[in-house]
Amino acid sequence: MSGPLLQVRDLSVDYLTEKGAFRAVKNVSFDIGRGELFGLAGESGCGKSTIAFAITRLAKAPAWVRGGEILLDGQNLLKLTEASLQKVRWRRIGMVFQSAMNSLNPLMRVEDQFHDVLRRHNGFGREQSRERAEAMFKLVGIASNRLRDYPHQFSGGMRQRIVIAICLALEPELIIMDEPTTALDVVVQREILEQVIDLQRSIGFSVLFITHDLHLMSQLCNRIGVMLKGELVEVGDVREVSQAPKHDYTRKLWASIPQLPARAREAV
Ligand SMILES: Nc1ncnc2c1ncn2[C@@H]1O[C@H](COP(=O)(O)OP(=O)(O)OP(=O)(O)O)[C@@H](O)[C@H]1O
Repeated sequence: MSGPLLQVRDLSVDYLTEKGAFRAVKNVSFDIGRGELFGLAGESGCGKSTIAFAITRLAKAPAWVRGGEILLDGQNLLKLTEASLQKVRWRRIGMVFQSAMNSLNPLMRVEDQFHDVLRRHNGFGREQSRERAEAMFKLVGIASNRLRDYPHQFSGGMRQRIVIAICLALEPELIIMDEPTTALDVVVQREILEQVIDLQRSIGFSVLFITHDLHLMSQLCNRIGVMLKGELVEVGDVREVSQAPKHDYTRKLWASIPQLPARAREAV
C-alpha cells in the first residue's frame, strides 16, 4: 500500500479532572512514512506520551480522546473494536517505554517470555519461538546461550535491549519509543539507539521516537515535530527544523542545548 503508514489527524485528547477538562493534546496532525524515523520533541508535560498512548489506544480514564483520527494504512484505530485492536497492538505497532526493562517478568526465563509473546500473538510453537528468540538476540548483540537466564542476570541496558528484541520479534511495522533509554547511562543509551537505527535500516520498520533530548533526536530522525503545551508548533525535515526553525519556541529549544565544541560534538 502506498501513502504514509500512520496519519494522525486533528487529534485532541483531554484529561477529565475534578477541575474540568485539561486539554493535553490540541488538534495535532502529522504523518509517519514507511521506514521513516519520526521524532516528537518538546518539554516535559507538552503531551508527547499522551499521543503515544492514544495511538496505541492504551490511554485510560481520565484520558479522553475528544476528536480526530489515527489512521494506520488508512484504517482508523480509534474506531476499532477491542478484538480488532488486539491484532494491531504489538503485532503491527510495537511499544518500548522508558521503564520497559522493568516490564520483563522477573520469575520467567527470557526464552519463556519470548515464547509467551510469540505464542499469544503469532501462534508460534516452542521450537519456532526459540529460533526467533535466538535470531533476535543475535540482532541486539546478546549471546543466545543467555536466553535461559532470568532478567536479573542482565544489566539494565541488556534488559532494555531484550524488551526491544521481544518487540521486534513480532515484526511490527511501527515502533513507538517513548524515552526508551532515559533510565540508562549516556553511553549505553547511545549504543542501544545506534543499534535500533541499524536494525531499522536493515528491517525497514517505522519509528515514532519521543524524547525531550532534541539534540539526540536530530541525530537519529528523518523528520521532527516540536510540541508546545499540547500543540504541534512545527514539523519538518530534520535539517529544516534544526537549521531554519520557523517557530520561536523551536529556536529557544535549540538555543537551550549546550553548545559543544565541534570536535566533541562529532565524537558524541
Ligand atoms: N492522568 C492524568 N490526569 C490529569 N492530567 C494528566 C494525566 N496524565 C497526564 N496529564 C497531563 O497532561 C499533560 C501531558 O502529559 P504527557 O505525559 O503526555 O506529557 P509529556 O510531554 O509526555 O511529558 P514527559 O516528557 O514528562 O513524559 C501534562 O500536563 C500532564 O500533567
